[in-house]
Amino acid sequence: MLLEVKNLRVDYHKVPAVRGLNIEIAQGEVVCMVGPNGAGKSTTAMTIAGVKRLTSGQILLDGVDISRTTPEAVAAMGVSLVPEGRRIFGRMSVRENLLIGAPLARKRGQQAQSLDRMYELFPILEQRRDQPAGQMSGGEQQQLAIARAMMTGPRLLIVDEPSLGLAPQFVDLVFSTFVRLRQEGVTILVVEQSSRRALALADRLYLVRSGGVVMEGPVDELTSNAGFEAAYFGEVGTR
Ligand SMILES: Nc1ncnc2c1ncn2[C@@H]1O[C@H](COP(=O)(O)OP(=O)(O)OP(=O)(O)O)[C@@H](O)[C@H]1O
Repeated sequence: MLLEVKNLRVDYHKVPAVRGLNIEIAQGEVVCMVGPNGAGKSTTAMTIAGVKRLTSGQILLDGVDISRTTPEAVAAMGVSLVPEGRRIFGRMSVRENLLIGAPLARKRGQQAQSLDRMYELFPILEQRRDQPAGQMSGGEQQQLAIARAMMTGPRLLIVDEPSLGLAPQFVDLVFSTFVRLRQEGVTILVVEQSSRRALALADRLYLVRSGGVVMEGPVDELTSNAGFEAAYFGEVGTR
């Protein structure tokens, strides 16, 4: 397994946000974690990336315990997080934003190679490379955030709520990006509240509620389960 999250518990000031959550992701898989507001999805994503500390449980990357590792070290081991809200630097150019994503690739040649690779994957970013990132549309900015996270050539890309606040055509654009990345063999964990697009994209799905997994499995198996649609779309609406 590339990633194993075992019996994860994460607290905010002693109040549990994640309680006994288990997920596994194999190399090359595209996995979606879905669930309503406050279910603990973002907390889980941040904890895997080392940004938030766990209270108990284990996070293994290729069998190596990374649960007490710094975010920088987790990134160096190949885990990249696109945080909720994108956090791009609006006044800096697209190119500068991308270069921030590759602090480890100190050698000029490596950075240039990663930049070229991202421009090939995201042609719009090459067209806009010298423009302030803040002048792009929300969908383009989300592509930039994903490309920035890809600059280090991660083994696992975690994307938190990529469609949040985007118009439908931009959501399509972002999800088509994931299809392209999956063709490149990138392992992806997508976090969404609820999304039919997530169902169309993912190999497997985890439905999270109140800090734990309540349903999981291959998407085609889940969607043929009578209780699934109600559990998935019932309370959280569709996007
Ligand atoms: N910084 C924080 N301080 C205190 N409690 C927090 C903090 N961040 C999240 N929580 C709480 O932790 C729980 C899980 O929140 P989390 O953001 O992980 O859920 P989520 O599934 O990602 O929801 P959303 O879809 O709204 O982002 C919630 O009860 C939330 O109120």
